[in-house]
Amino acid sequence: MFTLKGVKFKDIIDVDRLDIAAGKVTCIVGESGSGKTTLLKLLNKMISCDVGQILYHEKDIAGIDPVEIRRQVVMLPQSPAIFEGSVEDNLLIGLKFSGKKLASKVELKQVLKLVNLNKKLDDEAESLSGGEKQRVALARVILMEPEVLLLDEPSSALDEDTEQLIINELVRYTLKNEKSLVMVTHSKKMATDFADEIIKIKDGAVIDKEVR
Ligand SMILES: Nc1ncnc2c1ncn2[C@@H]1O[C@H](COP(=O)(O)OP(=O)(O)OP(=O)(O)O)[C@@H](O)[C@H]1O
Repeated sequence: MFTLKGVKFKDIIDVDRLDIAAGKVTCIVGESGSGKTTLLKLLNKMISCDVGQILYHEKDIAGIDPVEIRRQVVMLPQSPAIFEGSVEDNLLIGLKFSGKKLASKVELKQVLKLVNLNKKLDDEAESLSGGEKQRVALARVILMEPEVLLLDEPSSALDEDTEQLIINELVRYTLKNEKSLVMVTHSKKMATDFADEIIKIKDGAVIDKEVR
């Protein structure tokens, strides 16, 4: 799905060659500051590499409209934005922005279940806890049904049990719907429990790729 060839970004990323397969769960691990978030941002063209090529389904993303690629490759940042308004408003905002068909209330309730969030659609989003807000943001990106979901530390605000539960659901959902999940994580347990492939980054370079 993604192939990186000789990709450099500032002095942060320097990747000779990297393949990220479709239909799989890929975990990116590495020390703080090693370039994991930067690598994710390169994949959906939030930033562009200075040198090299990033291919998405064999097409150089340099030639793909950023809006178009972000419809298919959606990133959930480490600290996602929550907007004033209800949980429902916050769930629908991604679909609205990308011009996609809005979800029904039944679908919205289903996705809240998927992320294990027991809140009402008309609850005020800003009064939720940090972990609850993170789950609303996760539900928001799931609703967009992207082909590739990029998650940056999805579980940083969650307790271990909730994390396990949600990622488990998410992995099941991803594989069932033939989507791909690329996830940055600090958690060795998450990577060993869920990843098909583990990419290890150090100083912006890929130092190991484990296919499991
Ligand atoms: N646009 C930018 N311009 C200059 N430096 C940047 C930019 N983005 C990130 N950096 C720097 O690049 C390095 C890698 O940052 P990045 O956020 O990719 O690391 P990370 O591996 O995701 O870290 P963490 O695990 O702490 O989130 C850091 O030193 C950061 O300060």
